[in-house]
Amino acid sequence: MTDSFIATTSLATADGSRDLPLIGLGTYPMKGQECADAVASAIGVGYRLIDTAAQYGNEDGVGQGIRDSGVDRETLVVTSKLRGSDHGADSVRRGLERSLTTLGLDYLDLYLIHWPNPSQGKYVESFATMLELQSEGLIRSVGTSNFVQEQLAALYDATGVWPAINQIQCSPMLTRTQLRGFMSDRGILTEAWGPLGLREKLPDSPVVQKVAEETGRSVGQVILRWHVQQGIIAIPKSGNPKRQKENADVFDFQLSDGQMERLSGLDRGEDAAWDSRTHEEF
Ligand SMILES: NC(=O)C1=CN([C@@H]2O[C@H](COP(=O)(O)OP(=O)(O)OC[C@H]3O[C@@H](n4cnc5c(N)ncnc54)[C@H](OP(=O)(O)O)[C@@H]3O)[C@@H](O)[C@H]2O)C=CC1
Ligand SMILES: O=C1CO[C@H](CO)[C@@H](O)[C@@H]1O
Repeated sequence: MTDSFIATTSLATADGSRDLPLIGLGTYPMKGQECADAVASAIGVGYRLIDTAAQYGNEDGVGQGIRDSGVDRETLVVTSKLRGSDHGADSVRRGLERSLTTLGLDYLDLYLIHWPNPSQGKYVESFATMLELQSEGLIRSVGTSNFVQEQLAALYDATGVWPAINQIQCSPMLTRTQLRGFMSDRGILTEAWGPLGLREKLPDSPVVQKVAEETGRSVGQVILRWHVQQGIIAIPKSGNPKRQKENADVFDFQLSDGQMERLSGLDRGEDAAWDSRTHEEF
């Protein structure tokens, strides 16, 4: 991944580690040609990390965009996610094979359990099966999404393995400080969904707007810089090539400690985030 200007961190794989870009492309809710065009354009700008999910119904568009981009597939980190309806030892393999076929790929770089769905009681066996699929070479790194402390610990207790990464709702208004601390102590990377905080109207915050004015950068760039400066991987979605470029262009400036603190001071607390002990998706 030397042909992109996007800085990287280190992601655990079955046989060691590899570079993982700190900015990737989110693809929900784009579909079909719109999604293919967005993926091809993002790769053209320099993105090498692409986030999709079986649940999004856009893995065909993502695969098309990858082929249209003309880059070597080996240089990409393609992420997909196991949907709730595919939890369970028998279903995980089928779910992965369906995703690979739809994407037109023969392996996934990163496969996440999309939501733990505790009422199904199958996320531990799903994780164990994903580790088997990793040893077969069908997945390079295994991770989770929306898991909280006790759910992560249940995976480790059963398998002796922590997920390489946990994709969670995170932004200056949802800092997830305790969960991130737990993860970082165990070598689990944080990846942020909803990184721009639009649901929380973060871009309207006077604090964010003031920091944008102070740095001469856009509100989006300030928010994304808050993520990457702490080693959080962010996957902003944009179908617009200009905003895709803007969102990736956050590696040539720094926020001061004071600016970082003012942004983190916007946190609304853990209760404001979607709670995977009660929220389930299929
Ligand atoms: N694991 C999970 O449970 C979840 C995962 N995700 C993943 O995370 C990705 C990102 O999360 P998402 O919820 O989409 O939130 P984002 O924070 O990425 O916000 C996306 C929205 O912001 C707009 N936007 C993008 N860049 C800018 C900019 N620079 N300035 C102003 N507006 C901008 C986009 O519009 P436009 O396209 O017009 O630029 C779009 O409407 C998803 O696409 C998906 O891949 C999301 C939710 C849950
Ligand atoms: O991954 C996802 C994309 O965003 C949706 C909400 O907007 C989520 O429900 C879903 O889990």
